[in-house]
Amino acid sequence: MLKLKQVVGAALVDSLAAPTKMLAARRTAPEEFAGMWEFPGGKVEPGETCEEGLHRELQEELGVMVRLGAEIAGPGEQGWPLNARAAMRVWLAEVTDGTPAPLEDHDELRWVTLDAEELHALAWIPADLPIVSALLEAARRA
Ligand SMILES: Nc1nc2c([nH]c(=O)n2[C@H]2C[C@H](O)[C@@H](COP(=O)(O)OP(=O)(O)OP(=O)(O)O)O2)c(=O)[nH]1
Repeated sequence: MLKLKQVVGAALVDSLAAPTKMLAARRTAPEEFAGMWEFPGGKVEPGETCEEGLHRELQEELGVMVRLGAEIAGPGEQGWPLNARAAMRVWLAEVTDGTPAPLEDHDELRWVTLDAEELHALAWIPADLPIVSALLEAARRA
């Protein structure tokens, strides 16, 4: 079977030990996703592990260094299905250096309380909705 394009994303929380907020990012492109909220991240490049790709993307997009926590595991080996060609693995993460800024790909970043009502009030990329639900479940157990 052909492998799906591997995307990685971060559920960047205020604290891995006691998470109360998560950083949502609003995309600027492409047109079909512009204005929608997502997990910061991107495509893994050849020769990178998923974790390496995620650290790189967060440095490029937000200007931060992070510590990764647990993976929010999806239903497949490549994580959560995004579309017919791509799937995304998502990790909890916390900032270890820097302050997140919308340097690339986003026009707004927002710390949102880990609460179903607050998170679901944002217009997420539709494929992200099951991940948001799984994140809320993980936060409840943390
Ligand atoms: N980063 C991210 N991408 C998502 C999410 N949900 C979702 O469907 N996607 C899709 C949008 C894109 O088609 C793909 C990720 O591509 P990207 O444009 O973020 O990747 P990239 O930064 O490496 O950009 P590029 O090299 O293609 O310019 O996954 C999400 O929560 N975060």
